[in-house]
Amino acid sequence: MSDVLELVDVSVVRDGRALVDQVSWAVAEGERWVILGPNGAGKTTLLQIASSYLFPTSGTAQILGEKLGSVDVFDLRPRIGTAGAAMVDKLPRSQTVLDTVLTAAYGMTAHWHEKYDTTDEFRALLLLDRLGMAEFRDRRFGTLSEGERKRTLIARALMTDPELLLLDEPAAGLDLGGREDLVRRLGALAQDRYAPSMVMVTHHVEEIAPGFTHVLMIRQGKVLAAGPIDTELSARNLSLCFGLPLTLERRGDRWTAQGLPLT
Ligand SMILES: Nc1ncnc2c1ncn2[C@@H]1O[C@H](COP(=O)(O)OP(=O)(O)OP(=O)(O)O)[C@@H](O)[C@H]1O
Repeated sequence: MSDVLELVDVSVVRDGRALVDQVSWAVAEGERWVILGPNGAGKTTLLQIASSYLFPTSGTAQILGEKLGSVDVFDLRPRIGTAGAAMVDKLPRSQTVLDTVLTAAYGMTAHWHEKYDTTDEFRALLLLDRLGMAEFRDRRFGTLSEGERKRTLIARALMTDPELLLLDEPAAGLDLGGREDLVRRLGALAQDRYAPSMVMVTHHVEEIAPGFTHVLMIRQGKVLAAGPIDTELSARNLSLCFGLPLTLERRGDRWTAQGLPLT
């Protein structure tokens, strides 16, 4: 299996502080990774590198076999699907849901004068259907609820048939039903062998969908644990990561964590 992502000794330094501190991490084709870590740990900064929007201050980053700094990122970016809160501000609120997904085919955020063929439209509708959004195709993006918006963004991220899918807190802000619906859909995607390699940032083990295979835990920019979920996602590692004693329970293929009561 070849690596879709390979970071070697990567640091990102701002104002003399390492936001990401000598991180070495590799994602092989077909793997589904969860990045866990407390607020400010550097999770989004890592995803920005993985999406080629941020270059490391030191170290090397290879994405889909191409070294950052020696590749034209405009060739690389269509091969990477990204869905996160940062994208929401870039998308016109008055655009329909269908166009919001369709415009991704050309690396755009809004309709200009480009022509889409029926194959593009068919694919956009198929993806909306997969995310449970087909009936919203003609709704204005700006009128969607948080959960509907999140599902539209994932459909959009899949539009270019990317080799790597990056999800930044896809379940943040969703109610219990919305979270469970999304986890089910992400689970179906994670267990689809034709789906791209995936990296999902989250704060909560409850949001880890069945089918995710690996976990990267970071704290203060440093890697605390990295490897298969079955061995690395433990109460000990989670407690070290979030800085307080936690219990961790696995029921089937879902996880829950709790803080220990104060004594
Ligand atoms: N351009 C910047 N200049 C200085 N500090 C920055 C810059 N961008 C991010 N930071 C800081 O880097 C740290 C890591 O930020 P990052 O957004 O990667 O964390 P995160 O793990 O995604 O956090 P959260 O869970 O809160 O979203 C934070 O302390 C943040 O304030």
